[in-house]
Amino acid sequence: MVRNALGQVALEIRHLGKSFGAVQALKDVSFSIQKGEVVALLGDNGAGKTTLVRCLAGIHQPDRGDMLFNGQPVQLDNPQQARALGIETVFQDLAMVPEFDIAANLYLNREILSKNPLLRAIGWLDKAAMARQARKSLHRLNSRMPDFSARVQSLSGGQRQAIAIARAVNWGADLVIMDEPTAALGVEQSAQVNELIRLISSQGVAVLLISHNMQHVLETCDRAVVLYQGCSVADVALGDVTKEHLVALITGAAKAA
Ligand SMILES: Nc1ncnc2c1ncn2[C@@H]1O[C@H](COP(=O)(O)OP(=O)(O)OP(=O)(O)O)[C@@H](O)[C@H]1O
Repeated sequence: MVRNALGQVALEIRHLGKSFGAVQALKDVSFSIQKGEVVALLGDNGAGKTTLVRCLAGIHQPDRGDMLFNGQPVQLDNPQQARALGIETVFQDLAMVPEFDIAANLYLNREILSKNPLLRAIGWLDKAAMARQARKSLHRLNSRMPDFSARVQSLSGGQRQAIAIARAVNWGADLVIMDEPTAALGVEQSAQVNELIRLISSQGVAVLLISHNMQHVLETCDRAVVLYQGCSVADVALGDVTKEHLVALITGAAKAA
């Protein structure tokens, strides 16, 4: 069910490794994601998922292996570099300021400054422009917000997740990484987030999704990469596997064919 099989690889990882002292969090991880593909990153506790995501987000630097993004070898020394390349990560805490409104959160750390040079010089924000753009971004993702001036703390978990996803794609991300995007959500809100994931993938964005929820993975993803003790041990099309087989791959009870 690849929705936008452009056949272009967005991300390729070859034999990635990362150690923390004597702990080899990642030993040998290789896989790739095409544009418009939704790939699940699965693994038991301690398998290395967070470490891998942090390497892709520019927070950790791998000690071994290669990362290619849009065909080019990349070295991500910090999160700003990852974002500048088009890799956005939506972490579980969503990195929002609850007291700020929707637009302020969408433009967090990327605020639009006033066009007036004097006001610009003192860091004056163009709040009207941010509000306008925020409406457009959320509209593009078919997300309805009850009140755009509402503080984020008054929104539902699903609405906050939608803002975090809109923020990620707003900056022209080619790859969006999501850490358990529906873990804290109810059934209806999870369905809305799944819709959003489908929508951005249909627009050519590659999505890497970390989830412990097999049902969610089977419903949302095209493929799954399984990490086991720091190694990528399986890369399976989800049309070809059962939930039980996935669980067996995660726990090491089954080996990939
Ligand atoms: N900063 C660190 N210092 C030392 N060891 C670490 C560090 N970060 C991760 N590890 C170790 O690396 C291994 C992989 O951890 P990681 O958090 O990447 O796994 P995970 O798959 O995300 O697990 P979980 O699902 O429990 O979050 C674990 O053994 C962990 O203890």
